[in-house]
Amino acid sequence: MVTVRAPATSANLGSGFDVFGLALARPADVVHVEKADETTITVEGIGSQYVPEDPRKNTVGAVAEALDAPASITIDKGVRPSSGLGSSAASAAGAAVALDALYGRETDPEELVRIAAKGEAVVSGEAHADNVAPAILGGFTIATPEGITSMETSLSLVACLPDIVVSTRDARAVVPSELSLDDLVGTVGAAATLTAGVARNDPELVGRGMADGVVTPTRAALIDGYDAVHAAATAAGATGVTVSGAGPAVLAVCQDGTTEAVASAMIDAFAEQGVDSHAYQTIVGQGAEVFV
Ligand SMILES: Nc1ncnc2c1ncn2[C@@H]1O[C@H](COP(=O)(O)OP(=O)(O)O)[C@@H](O)[C@H]1O
Ligand SMILES: N[C@@H](CCOP(=O)(O)O)C(=O)O
Repeated sequence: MVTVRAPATSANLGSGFDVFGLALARPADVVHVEKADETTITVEGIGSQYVPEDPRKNTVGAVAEALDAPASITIDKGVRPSSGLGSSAASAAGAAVALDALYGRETDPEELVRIAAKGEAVVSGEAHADNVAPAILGGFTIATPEGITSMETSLSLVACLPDIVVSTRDARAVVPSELSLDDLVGTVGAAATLTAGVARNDPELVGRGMADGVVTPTRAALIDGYDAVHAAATAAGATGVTVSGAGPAVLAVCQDGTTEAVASAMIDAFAEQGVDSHAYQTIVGQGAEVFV
């Protein structure tokens, strides 16, 4: 048996829609695999009742098929489904790394990212790699059709998950299909600023580079209390706040030493809107790790 821990991830970071991703040190899924004649899937843990065990409907089924690596797979969900924290991607990435190790394939990690992205197509209709890339490679990743760039970085983060559900498929339907030249210039400037901030471990620059007036406002409208949570996190010391992935989680990049205050400000702001939430105080983490 091979067991892999695969982290939650936060995609987009505002200005990097479908491109940027960050691995979170916690929460994580744990994926166990054993060789079998055909693939079967068992799902346990947080929100497991919402995750199909049919291999044609679960992200890990597509990964096992793409790798031609049939297995008995057990997923222990630590990342709540439909969270905006790359729940489906954590399982897909964990399965890709675990099955590769089980069958002794030693596949290039970038190829494993492409294989795990096929799992994402099962749930969102598109093989976007912005969650599976950091879930496999760790750190900050830039996923483009030409390839994946990954960088280590050190940032303090809060990911606040409200007790509401937003499916990635639904949240993709509200994204505008066109943007103006002014918006393009603004997005390029912000994305470049964010990348410089990541390289320098600079939360101020990263926060400034998370600004986005194109995709984020359309997703924020799906999250009850988003504006109040954004304002409260900023007042408590966050340098940048945005929708995590497709939502409903909200990601805050923080000055070191402020995550406790930011987490409690975000929880209180959601509560004032009548929404329960859980806040993960975390840092940028590693990619999927084999630990048994
Ligand atoms: N292994 C899996 N883990 C989590 N969700 C999965 C998995 N396989 C399929 N799904 C389905 O994917 C959807 C959640 O994925 P998605 O909407 O992208 O949310 P998230 O932002 O948490 O990844 C749910 O409908 C869930 O049933
Ligand atoms: N780029 C995708 C990312 C979805 O992330 P998830 O964590 O919500 O699955 C998008 O924004 O649709």
